[in-house]
Amino acid sequence: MVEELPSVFLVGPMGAGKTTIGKLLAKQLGRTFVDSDWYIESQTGADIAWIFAKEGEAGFRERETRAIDELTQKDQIVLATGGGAVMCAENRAFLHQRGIVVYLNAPVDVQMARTAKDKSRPLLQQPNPRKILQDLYSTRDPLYRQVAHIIMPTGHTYPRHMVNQLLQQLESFTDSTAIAPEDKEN
Ligand SMILES: Nc1ncnc2c1ncn2[C@@H]1O[C@H](COP(=O)(O)OP(=O)(O)OP(=O)(O)O)[C@@H](O)[C@H]1O
Ligand SMILES: O=C(O)C1=C[C@@H](O)[C@@H](O)[C@H](O)C1
Ligand SMILES: [Mg+2]
Repeated sequence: MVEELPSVFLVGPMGAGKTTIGKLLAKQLGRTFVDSDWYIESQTGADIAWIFAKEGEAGFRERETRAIDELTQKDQIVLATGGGAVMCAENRAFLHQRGIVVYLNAPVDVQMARTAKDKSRPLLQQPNPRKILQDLYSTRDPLYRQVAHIIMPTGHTYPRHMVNQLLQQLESFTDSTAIAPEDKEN
């Protein structure tokens, strides 16, 4: 029963589609959508590129941990997290313990194609963004897997189709973790 579904937290690399899928999923579920990157920007009054330039990545990560702690305590939201949120063990614990974590897994080629034109991601403003994406994927893929309850490949599937697949998975996930009828009576 999706009405009983706890908050859903989307994790995965840049360009996996967390913001795109998260918005559509929230609409389907009639829930509030929050994007941790946008939330950090609104709390700071500056965009991510500015935060990285003025405070370095470390400053951004501190803001991110505060945001993830706050947002994972909200009931029944859909949260798209920043691609690097899983690097911090505290964030991983907040995510895994407070909701259903979905890893949107896209291959590096797809990440590359989807992020190429957008200059808003400071980590990719380098001469060789493919190498950066590859290195980040090697480090982070095990962490996304560690924190996830559900893993979904996103490479070549339309966003609407992905959301339908995800809704089915979420439904069977809640059914399988629901309390068995005999336990309910005791
Ligand atoms: N399933 C999909 N099929 C085709 N294009 C997609 C799909 N999902 C996302 N996109 C496109 O890829 C781009 C990046 O998607 P999006 O911003 O949702 O990624 P993200 O995971 O939120 O990245 P970031 O971690 O940098 O915030 C967007 O232009 C979006 O329209
Ligand atoms: O992968 C990352 O480390 C990042 C991803 C984006 O969502 C932003 O959180 C920021 O650009 C850093
Ligand atoms: Mg995003």
